[in-house]
Amino acid sequence: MLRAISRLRSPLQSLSHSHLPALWSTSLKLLPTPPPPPPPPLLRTPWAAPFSSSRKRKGGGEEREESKEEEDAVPGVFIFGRDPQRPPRLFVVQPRLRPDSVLDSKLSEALNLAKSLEEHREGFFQEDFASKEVPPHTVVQNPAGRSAKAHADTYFGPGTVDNIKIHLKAIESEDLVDAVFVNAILSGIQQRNLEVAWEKPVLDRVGLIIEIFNAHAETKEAKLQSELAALMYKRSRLVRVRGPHGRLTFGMSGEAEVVSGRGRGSGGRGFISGAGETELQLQRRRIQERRNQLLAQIEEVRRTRAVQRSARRRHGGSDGRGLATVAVVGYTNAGKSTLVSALSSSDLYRDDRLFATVDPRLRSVILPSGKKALLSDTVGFISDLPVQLVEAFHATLEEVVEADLLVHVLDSSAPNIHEQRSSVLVVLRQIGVSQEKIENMIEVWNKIDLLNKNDETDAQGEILVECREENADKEESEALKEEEYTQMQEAREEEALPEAHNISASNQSSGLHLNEDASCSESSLMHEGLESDESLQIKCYSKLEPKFSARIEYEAAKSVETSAITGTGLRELLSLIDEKLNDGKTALKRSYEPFDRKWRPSYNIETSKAAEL
Ligand SMILES: Nc1nc2c(ncn2[C@@H]2O[C@H](COP(=O)(O)OP(=O)(O)OP(=O)(O)O)[C@@H](O)[C@H]2O)c(=O)[nH]1
Ligand SMILES: [Mg+2]
Repeated sequence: MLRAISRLRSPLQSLSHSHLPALWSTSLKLLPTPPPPPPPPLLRTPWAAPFSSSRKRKGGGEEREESKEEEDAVPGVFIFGRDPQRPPRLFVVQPRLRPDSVLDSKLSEALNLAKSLEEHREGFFQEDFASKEVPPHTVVQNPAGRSAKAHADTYFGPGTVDNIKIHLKAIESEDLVDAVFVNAILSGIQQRNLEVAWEKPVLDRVGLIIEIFNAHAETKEAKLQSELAALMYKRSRLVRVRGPHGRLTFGMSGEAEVVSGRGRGSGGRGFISGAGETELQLQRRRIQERRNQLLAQIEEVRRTRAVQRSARRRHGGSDGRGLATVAVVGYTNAGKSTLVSALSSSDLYRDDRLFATVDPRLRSVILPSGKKALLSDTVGFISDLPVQLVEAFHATLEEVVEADLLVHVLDSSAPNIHEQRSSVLVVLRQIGVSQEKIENMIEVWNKIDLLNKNDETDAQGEILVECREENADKEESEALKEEEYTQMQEAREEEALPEAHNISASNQSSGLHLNEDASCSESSLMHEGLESDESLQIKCYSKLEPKFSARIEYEAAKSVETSAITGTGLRELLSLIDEKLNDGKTALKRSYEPFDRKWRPSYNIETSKAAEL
């Protein structure tokens, strides 16, 4: 065991152990000469020790004995230098989006992401999510909007950078901020320049999501995969930084170390200087070495999973015959774990934190026909899910690809339910789920109790404006929609956009009524990466009438409404699963050989756009 742990600590990581104290330093230091490997007091060991025995799970007190092997302290890599003993305090910067409803949902997601970054302590998070304070935040001009362009050097314009600096200075005295979270995807250079300007570590959306995965991973499998994702993220961000004495080096943004910018191999002068490996090459090589180690271990995990899957498919059932697996997928926080727990009378960890589940779990369930099936609870998805995570988590995501049936859980109370749905479809396609499986997927509209509650509250006149608008008078709303739709059609005809016309017509005939709001500016949609008029219409519709539109589409899809809390619709869902598993469409293709093809997600922009529709 000790040998296994020591094998995990590459020279690269040993370096990190001794260079973590300052906020600015990161755990993954990329120095030319490794210091002697010290005991790792600063990485995850402080909380790793209690993990080795048993842990209590929140929400029911199920004691779970984990094997020591599984809970091995895989050291992990921090994206930014932080104290693992306490959750970091992040200042959230949200670029403005239009319409306001989109901005609200994005900001709320950003704040939840910022609140979610916290390590477990003996199986628990220290603070209850609901009682956590809302992080300080600001909404700033969006450089990706129509009028302005993202600045190559600092992403935001100089005025915005200065404004944020003033905000930071204002709260500096209270020592409230450890790092700044920008809810956008930044390049390494932009991140580095913003750190210099704000004198704080900066995390972008990708970095924060990977860091949350790192913090929440418990099993060895999840830890290995999150470390790999973090490493890949760091590798893509090796930028030349200036050390404290003004010398240049390569490293993660925020690291300021003194190393030669020249080659280090020969150490000679004149024409032979610079021969050998440059600092950048050296650091890339170290990352590569660690990556290879991680990949080898993940490959082992993957093979074990494939063998187990194969065995389950062959004779996992109580009657000695195959056992079907149903993968429960969906946007993070949609209620997947709660639903799996409710269906299987088990007690999986559930929490309002985003990415509460990083370690996949299987639970068995008896279907109405008496047959047994396995429900697989897995990681949630999110819009702009980092590519590094998708790649690193392929051992886990293969469970989804290989499942016999997919159940897509949607949070019916989410204001941006349509966008969430699209994001999940994009990821499913990215990871290689077949079109056939996607078409056969069951869509579950979960948290229906919250919608019903909203309806009741509305009747009492105490509901939020958004909900009031949504539920006020459906007929009137329908009439308005028709009117707006006709106007839109006319406008489009005038603009001679035959494709859009056709699309609208086809959607209308299938029972979907499109709506376009004047406030749904093209610039905001362009920011979403949408170009066609078709996307524009559908996006506008989904964003401006989120719950209503989702309900229409939901009805069209003939899926099921549930509440994992009250138990509404669970029986119906089980019957639907039973039916799907028994019909001819659900191809229970029993490949008895362990899964062995080289897995690579396809990052096809066309596919992504298709999924958006
Ligand atoms: N009111 C209500 N709350 C629910 C329902 N289902 C889940 N929740 C709550 O929603 C929150 C998220 O639930 P989880 O089951 O952790 O969601 P998840 O999809 O597994 O989330 P991740 O693992 O983070 O991706 C928890 O606080 C649950 O109690 C429901 O049907 N109704
Ligand atoms: Mg979960």
